[in-house]
Formats: sequence, C-alpha cells, structure tokens
Amino acid sequence: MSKIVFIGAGSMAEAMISGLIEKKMYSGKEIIVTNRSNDERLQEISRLYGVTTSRDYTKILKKASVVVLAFKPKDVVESLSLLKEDLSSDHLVISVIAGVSTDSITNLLGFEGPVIRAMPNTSASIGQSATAITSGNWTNDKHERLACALFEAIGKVITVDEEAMHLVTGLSGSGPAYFYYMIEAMQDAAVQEGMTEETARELIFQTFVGAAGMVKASNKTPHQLRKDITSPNGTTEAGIKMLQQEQFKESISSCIKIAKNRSEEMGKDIEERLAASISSRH
Ligand SMILES: NC(=O)C1=CN([C@@H]2O[C@H](COP(=O)(O)OP(=O)(O)OC[C@H]3O[C@@H](n4cnc5c(N)ncnc54)[C@H](OP(=O)(O)O)[C@@H]3O)[C@@H](O)[C@H]2O)C=CC1
Ligand SMILES: O=C(O)[C@@H]1CCC=N1
Repeated sequence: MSKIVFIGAGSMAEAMISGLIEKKMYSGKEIIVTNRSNDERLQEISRLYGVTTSRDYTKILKKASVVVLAFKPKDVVESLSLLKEDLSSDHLVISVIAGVSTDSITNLLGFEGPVIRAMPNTSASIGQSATAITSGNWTNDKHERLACALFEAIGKVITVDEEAMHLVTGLSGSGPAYFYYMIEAMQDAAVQEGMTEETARELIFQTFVGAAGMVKASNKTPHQLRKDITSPNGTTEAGIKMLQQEQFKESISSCIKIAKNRSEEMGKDIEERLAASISSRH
C-alpha cells in the first residue's frame, strides 16, 4: 500500500493529517509522520490519529508515494540534505514551506523530480483550508490532480502561478491569525466594558460565523453588506469612523504587504544559502 509521509509534525502537519483522516482521504494506517527530535510530539500525534511514526527515513520513504515537507523554512537546507538520498523522482514532493520555491527544492534535492508547492492554512483541520498550489517543472497532470484532490479533501483549492505564492502566504496562509487577532481584540474590548468572557465569546464567534456566511451566500459585496448595517448617525457609523481614524484599512494593507515581503525574504535566504553551498563545492 502506498503511503503519505509527513516530514515535520508541527501545527500545519497536524491540521492536514486531522483533515485528511476526517474526510477519509487517508486512514491513519496510510499516514507516516516523522520529526527531528521531539519524541513526545510523535507519540501524541500517533495517539490522536492512529498514524505510524518513525525516524528511519530510508524505511518510510520506501513505502511512500507522496511526501509532504512540513518543516520550517530555516530547516530546508539541512533537512533536504538528509532526505535526498532516500527520495527519487518516483516520489511526489508536496511542500507547504513558506517562501521556498519549487526550483530551490529541486536544486536542493539534486534531481529532476516532481515538486508541488502549496500554501494551505490551519483551518485544514476542520476541512476549511484556503489552499493555493503551484507546480514545479517536473510535474505532470497526474501529480497535479493528486495534489488537488489531497487539498480539496481539506478545503478549497486554487491553482496559481508561482510568483503569486508570496502574496498567498501573507494573505490566506497567515490569514486565520489576522482574524483570530480581531476576535481577541473584540473579546478584550467587551470584557473591558464589563461583559463576561463567555458571553463575549459566544456573541463574537457567532457574529464572525454569520458574517463569513453572509459574504459567501449573498450576492452583495462586503462593502454593500457593511453599508446595510450602517444606519445614518447610528452605532456602526460611529464605530467605523473610529476604525477609519485609527487607519484600520492602512494597517491591514501594511500587514499583508509585510507578510508577503517576509515570504520573499525567506525564499531569497534559501536561494543565497543554496548558491553559497554550490560555490563552496567548486
Ligand atoms: N502554521 C501555519 O499556519 C502554516 C505553516 N505553513 C508552513 O508549514 C511549515 C511547518 O510549519 P508549522 O507546522 O507551523 O511548524 P512547527 O514548528 O510547528 O513544526 C515544524 C516541524 O518540523 C520538524 N522538523 C524540522 N526539521 C526536520 C527534519 N530534518 N526532519 C523531520 N522533521 C523536521 C520539527 O520537528 P522537531 O519539533 O522535532 O524539531 C517539527 O515537527 C512551515 O514551513 C510553514 O511555513 C504553511 C501554511 C500555514
Ligand atoms: O508564519 C509563517 O511563516 C507560516 C506561513 C503561513 C502561516 N504561517
């Protein structure tokens, strides 16, 4: 039986594993997970999802057809140098690593194998990821269909040109955190105004779910939906005016730009380290 291997057992790997099992795309038995050194974490993942865990790369990669790279960008050079002996062009490599291009991965692996770069988000764990994928040079339709099916099992998938991946990363990869920050801020404000945390949470959560549902279901734009709530000289107008005064839109714009730039920087850092390692070999 051909398995899927996760190299990395952190938040993103767990979100994908739980979503894939929940949607029955893979059973726990068909998933192998490894990490660098955290034994407790591997035990926890195994207990929660019934997956196999191992640090024997040679053994696990022999059983796998799909290999998901789910470690941090800073670990790419070291981790791929450990993995490349056991990887071949028969493996489909799916990287969810922020910033790092398919070319960098191919160059680090040192052979022309299929690499798909994906940017999901942690809502994968409830089947609600927004994922963008892009294909490297050595993929075919079969690889792309497989990657699409995998990410469709855990949410919505779009295909983009690789240049767009930095923006996607700052927008929808990091995106859930921006909304959580907004919820946190609204909850803190309500508690400061005397509401219990429990009541605030209940009201705010449902308000978020309802607003997201409206954006999805309605044929109105978010702008129109906002206008519908904003009575002249009413509470919403007062609140929105304060957000405008505090430069809410400008803050969000800077947030997306800086996150996109950070993704670009992380990619460049890997390219520079790759170039340095090539020149040191000559
Ligand atoms: N978190 C998110 O919302 C999203 C993250 N991503 C991307 O997913 C990737 C993982 O992020 P996240 O899950 O948050 O990170 P975490 O820090 O939670 O997890 C990283 C994992 O990688 C493991 N690891 C590091 N080096 C190796 C190695 N050589 N072999 C095997 N495992 C290794 C670590 O093991 P150990 O703990 O033992 O060191 C750890 O399990 C990142 O590249 C990130 O950019 C993409 C989209 C969203
Ligand atoms: O913060 C990060 O670098 C990763 C990438 C997207 C979400 N988390």
